[in-house]
Amino acid sequence: MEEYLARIGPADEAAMRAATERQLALTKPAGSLGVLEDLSIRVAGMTASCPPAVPSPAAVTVFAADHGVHAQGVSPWPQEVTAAMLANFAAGGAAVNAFAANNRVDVRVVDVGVASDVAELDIVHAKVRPGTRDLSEEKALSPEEVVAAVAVGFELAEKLLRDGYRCLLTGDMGIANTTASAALIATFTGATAEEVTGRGTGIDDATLAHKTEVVAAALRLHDVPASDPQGALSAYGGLEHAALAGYILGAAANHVPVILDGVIAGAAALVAQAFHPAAIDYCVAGHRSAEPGHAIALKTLGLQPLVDLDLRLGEGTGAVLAYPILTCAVRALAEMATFESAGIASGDGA
Ligand SMILES: O=C(O)c1ccc[n+]([C@@H]2O[C@H](COP(=O)([O-])O)[C@@H](O)[C@H]2O)c1
Ligand SMILES: Cc1cc2nc[nH]c2cc1C
Repeated sequence: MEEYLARIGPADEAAMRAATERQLALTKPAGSLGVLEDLSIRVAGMTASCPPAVPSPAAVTVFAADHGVHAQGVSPWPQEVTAAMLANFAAGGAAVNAFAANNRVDVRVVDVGVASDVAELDIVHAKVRPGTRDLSEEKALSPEEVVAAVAVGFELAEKLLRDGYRCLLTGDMGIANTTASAALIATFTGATAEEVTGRGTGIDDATLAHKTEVVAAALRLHDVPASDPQGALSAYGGLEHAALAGYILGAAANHVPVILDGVIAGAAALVAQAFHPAAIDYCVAGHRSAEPGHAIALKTLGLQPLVDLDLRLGEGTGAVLAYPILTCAVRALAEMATFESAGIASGDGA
């Protein structure tokens, strides 16, 4: 862990200053590209270059794992759906595959802890253990399992960057993982179980009340302080959250943007932030999920979501949807004419 964290530093101030100045020189009224201007300035800072190269090609990595807390009846779906969806991703039949094809994003699928045997699938096999232990009864993961799962994400980010990818997107698949996400978000934001627990894949009022009590009891049982990311991953899991935190740290260590998907990514980003606050300099919030804990997580992360369309699917769909917004923002900064180069009077509005 120390080795990973030592490689992370804040975004480059000089590149951000140069990008801020360049935005003012481009052929448009100052500020007229709104949030896209800030986004392009942030990418200049991440990549320490102005103008930055368009962050392409991009890969979305779907980290998949199962959760022992599923036994408490917190999700309407059987655990086997995690493995079944892995086969669907591998066959190209999931929503993330359709979005990724549309937006020219490559899909990678990683088994970091699926309960059943998926050895026959053409995916990345990095199973740390077959699902977590039940977080409502004991620690979900041992300290060694946490480090192993974080390493899966960090090493995979590095491999993708060696392969030439210049933008990483997060994805996840794991029945019951909104329960672990709620516990992590409560830990790092100080919000209550009631505030962060949601309907996940779609539970009724009675199940929501039960799920909220499971999260509240787990928070009382483990009582992890916000300063202890490793302890929080050990208490609550999941293996995909740990791998996603490592993936985010890997993007940050290599100065490339990472687009976050929904509530699971938000929880993992809070873990990454607790490991190293500067990791968030490299994060872009792709969208805001309908799951209530996500908005709370984004507030603590200080990130503004690019898209807000009531998505609550996961898989990386919200991140892939936001990817062209990021490339447009960078393309505008890099490719637009300046008032000077176009011979246009800049006027008082520039
Ligand atoms: O990305 C989100 O914000 C999101 C919100 C609700 C559900 N999900 C997905 O649904 C699964 C977890 O839901 P649940 O109800 O089983 O905890 C998991 O596979 C997630 O990818 C994802
Ligand atoms: C069908 C299905 C697809 C998913 N994709 C991400 N999480 C999911 C959960 C379910 C249940």
